[in-house]
Amino acid sequence: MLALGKLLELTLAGREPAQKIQLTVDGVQMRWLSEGALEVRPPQARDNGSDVLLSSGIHGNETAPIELLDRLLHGIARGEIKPRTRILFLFGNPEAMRRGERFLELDVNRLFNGRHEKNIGPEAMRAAELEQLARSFFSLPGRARLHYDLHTAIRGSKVEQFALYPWKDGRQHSRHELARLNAAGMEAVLLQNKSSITFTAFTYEQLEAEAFTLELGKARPFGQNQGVNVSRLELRLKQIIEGTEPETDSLEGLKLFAVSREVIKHSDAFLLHLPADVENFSELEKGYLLAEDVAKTRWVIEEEGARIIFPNPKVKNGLRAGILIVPITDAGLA
Ligand SMILES: O=C(O)CCC(=O)N[C@@H](CCC(=O)O)C(=O)O
Ligand SMILES: [Zn+2]
Repeated sequence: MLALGKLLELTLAGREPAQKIQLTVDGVQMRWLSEGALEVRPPQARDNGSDVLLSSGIHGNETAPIELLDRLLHGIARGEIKPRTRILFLFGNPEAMRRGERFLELDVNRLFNGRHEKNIGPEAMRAAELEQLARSFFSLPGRARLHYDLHTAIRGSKVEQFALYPWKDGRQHSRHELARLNAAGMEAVLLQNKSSITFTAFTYEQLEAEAFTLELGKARPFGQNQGVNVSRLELRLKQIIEGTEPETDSLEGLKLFAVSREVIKHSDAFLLHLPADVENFSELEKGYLLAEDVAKTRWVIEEEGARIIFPNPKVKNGLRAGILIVPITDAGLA
């Protein structure tokens, strides 16, 4: 296999390849751009006009998505997968991947849309670099732009695989993209309703990409992801890359949710009244006291059908310690 097909090995070893550009047997160009960053270009005659950004390892301990991108890249490098799209592969936080940790000092996925400028250190610099790599990749006019940022979650979930769809004022969520996610095995999509500081919020809000954070199961170390079934997503990604994706507009079975409230931790006095092993999408009854914080702040459930995702009282002050979501219908989609 071509050396650049081993982007994951290079990244984990902290090595720069001697040869930065290589061609596969069927004329696909692979170009190493920076640590954990590789661009794939199909031969011009085969290019279908789509640009696809696939990222993982934004959180270094979320290894199933890293292994999935590694398999796709191997397939391309061996000439088994024949791309018709341009692709940018990104491993988000290489040092955290090497250490098997979510992050070192700062969560990279809270440093986009201007936040890296207000912080210092390697993770702020990496977020700035990721923004630059994405901006440059999505700079060609007239092409379709898609970004999937792949994650696994800290805890188990009543809904195993789901997507988060960012928000931008004046832009409607796309029914077609939701159908695509449904076909890729996502069981639910959470529609955001305000601007955010995640990687997909940046590519959606600033680079006009269709962009999604995909949650694929529970985070485990490398080689221990047998319980995370990514086969439907993997198939769909191959089809997107090869331009052979079957048309679909079915939302059958796909559950839709809207964000009702983000629970923000304001101080060290923050208390979250949930068991440590609570699963994502657990339902919370009206009247339930979810959290308390400084100055008698209380988070009481007022919503019908409320569920909690990503509860985490250990986040830094000022960051989200959970999201309260409510079920919605597909009315209002573009
Ligand atoms: O399990 C958790 O608490 C977090 C899992 C995770 O990393 N999720 C992403 C979601 C990003 C988004 O809101 O689009 C994150 O928290 O960064
Ligand atoms: Zn993550």
